[in-house]
Amino acid sequence: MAQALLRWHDAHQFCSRSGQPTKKNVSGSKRVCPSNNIIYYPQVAPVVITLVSDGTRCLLVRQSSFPKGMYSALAGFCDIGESLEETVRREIAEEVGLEVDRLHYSASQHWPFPNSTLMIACHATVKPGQTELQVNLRELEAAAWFSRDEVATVLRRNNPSNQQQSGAVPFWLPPKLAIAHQLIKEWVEKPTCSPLPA
Ligand SMILES: NC(=O)C1=CN([C@@H]2O[C@H](COP(=O)(O)OP(=O)(O)OC[C@H]3O[C@@H](n4cnc5c(N)ncnc54)[C@H](O)[C@@H]3O)[C@@H](O)[C@H]2O)C=CC1
Repeated sequence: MAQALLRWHDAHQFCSRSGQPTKKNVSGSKRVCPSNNIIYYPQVAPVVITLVSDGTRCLLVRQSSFPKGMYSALAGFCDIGESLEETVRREIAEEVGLEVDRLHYSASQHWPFPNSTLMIACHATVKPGQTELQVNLRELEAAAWFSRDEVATVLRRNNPSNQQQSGAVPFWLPPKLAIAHQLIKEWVEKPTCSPLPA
């Protein structure tokens, strides 16, 4: 959090209107341009992260930039003018070609890597029978459905010491501090979780 704020200050040293140096206030909550009094506040970009399920399986994806073997839920930045629900529907359609049937909010998290984002975590379902994936290979390296048992096994072994004891696992999940991990764990632990119509 502190590092994210320091990075924002470092990247906003000059006023975009006057080109003059901006000044940080005492608490570090904003910067002001002395020549025109424009105030700059630290920015947080909203990102939705969604775990899609077809009722019995969940969809996990990987990008080529992920550490080797790691799969996660689908994430995407909100575009200007979109509601969170619209972002979820657009991202899922764009990245894996699925239509969201039901959607519900789970939790949120500030994520400072590489810049400040507000992660908004949701569960979504698609209709059974409408689960065929059209993976957008410009955005994703892979996407696949996994059963609750498969994900539960990987979650149990999802730390390096357990992996050494129990041999290789087919894939692994984000660490506990990431909201993606909490979202996946919630799905595994709450099989009755039933999202509302979006
Ligand atoms: N805490 C968690 O559990 C997780 C956090 N994340 C975070 O969510 C964010 C988004 O994830 P991905 O889409 O996978 O990231 P990404 O970094 O692959 O971004 C995708 C694309 O969005 C565009 N973009 C970058 N910054 C933007 C902004 N401020 N507004 C609009 N578009 C922007 C860029 O064209 C970029 O190529 C990343 O910051 C990532 O670190 C992602 C997954 C899990």
